[in-house]
Amino acid sequence: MLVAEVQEKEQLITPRKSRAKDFYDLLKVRLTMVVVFSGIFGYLLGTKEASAIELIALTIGSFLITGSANTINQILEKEYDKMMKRTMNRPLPLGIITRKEAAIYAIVLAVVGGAVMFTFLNTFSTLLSLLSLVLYAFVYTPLKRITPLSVLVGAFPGGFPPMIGWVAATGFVGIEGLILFAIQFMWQFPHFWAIAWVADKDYKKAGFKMLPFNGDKDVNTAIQISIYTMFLLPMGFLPTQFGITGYISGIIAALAGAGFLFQTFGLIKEKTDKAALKIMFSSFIYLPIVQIVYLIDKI
Ligand code: HEM
Ligand SMILES: CC(C)=CCC/C(C)=C/CC/C(C)=C/COP(=O)(O)OP(=O)(O)O
Repeated sequence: MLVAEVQEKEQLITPRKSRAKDFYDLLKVRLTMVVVFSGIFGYLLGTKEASAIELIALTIGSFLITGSANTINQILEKEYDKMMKRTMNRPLPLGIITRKEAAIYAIVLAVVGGAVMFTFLNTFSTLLSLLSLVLYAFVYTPLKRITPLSVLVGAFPGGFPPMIGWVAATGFVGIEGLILFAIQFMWQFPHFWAIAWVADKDYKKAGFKMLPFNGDKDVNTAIQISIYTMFLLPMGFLPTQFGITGYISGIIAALAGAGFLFQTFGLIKEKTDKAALKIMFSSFIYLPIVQIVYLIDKI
């Protein structure tokens, strides 16, 4: 059962509180917190001496900008979210918040978030964050109903946060920033296609085309998930190869990638939702492990 369906059950049991909770829900806080953490990871890896002000600014700025992006995504998908079990209880499909209110909210979040980053960090990281918002909200989101390539497009803003953190710390992207982007970019394919596998019926009902190839829950899709996950093994060693971190983190990242990859073999063999859920949960474990060991083993 997807995370949102568990939340939905809880929501049905507990009566809705004030509308403030609904504005909070528009931010997709758990997803946003992991996005923000990946930005903080990039900053801490890039900085010679972390500044509390810059760390706070990056946390607040990227939280607000990502929250704005998620709010715009829900404004655009209000009618489609109504059709999916996983999303039908969101504030906009339920009519608790109007599109106009959500749009004002999203604009305020983006302006404040951008101002915080521009004031306390640098122009480049601010522009990259706003570019991520535009790509995610206005390119990826509309493409979801047109082509499975939308996932490739969404993986760019989804992969940017650690690179944005690196740019916030150094002012440059460099090969290091690209490596941090590439790992998170690649991670998203197994992460999401596992979710799309489990939620396939829901997605198809709402007209979304999210699974690769012919969009079926078949061995081709399972092999595709495995291939993309396989790339994480050599990519996990890149920070070591380029002198960003030591050997220990490279080995741990490769081992974590092997564990993640092993889960995908289960899906090739069984082709069940249960096997796909194991990949989804492995994705939630892989990213924080790898980003934390890189930080601990930073050169
Ligand atoms: C192409 C890019 C991505 C797509 C299409 C995608 C899609 C999704 C979807 C549909 C869910 C909801 C699962 C549910 O309702 O239970 C989800 C959950 C989640 N995603 Fe992703 N995601 C992407 C990238 C990312 C990135 C970049 C991060 C963080 C670095 C991330 C972190 C999470 C987390 C933490 C959850 C669980 C949220 C919760 O507990 O409510 N995802 N993802
Ligand atoms: C700094 C900044 C703005 C970065 C953007 C980072 C970001 C929002 C990444 C999320 C990536 C993504 C495609 C999530 C799923 O959205 P979805 O619409 O597929 O999820 P849903 O179906 O649950 O609505």
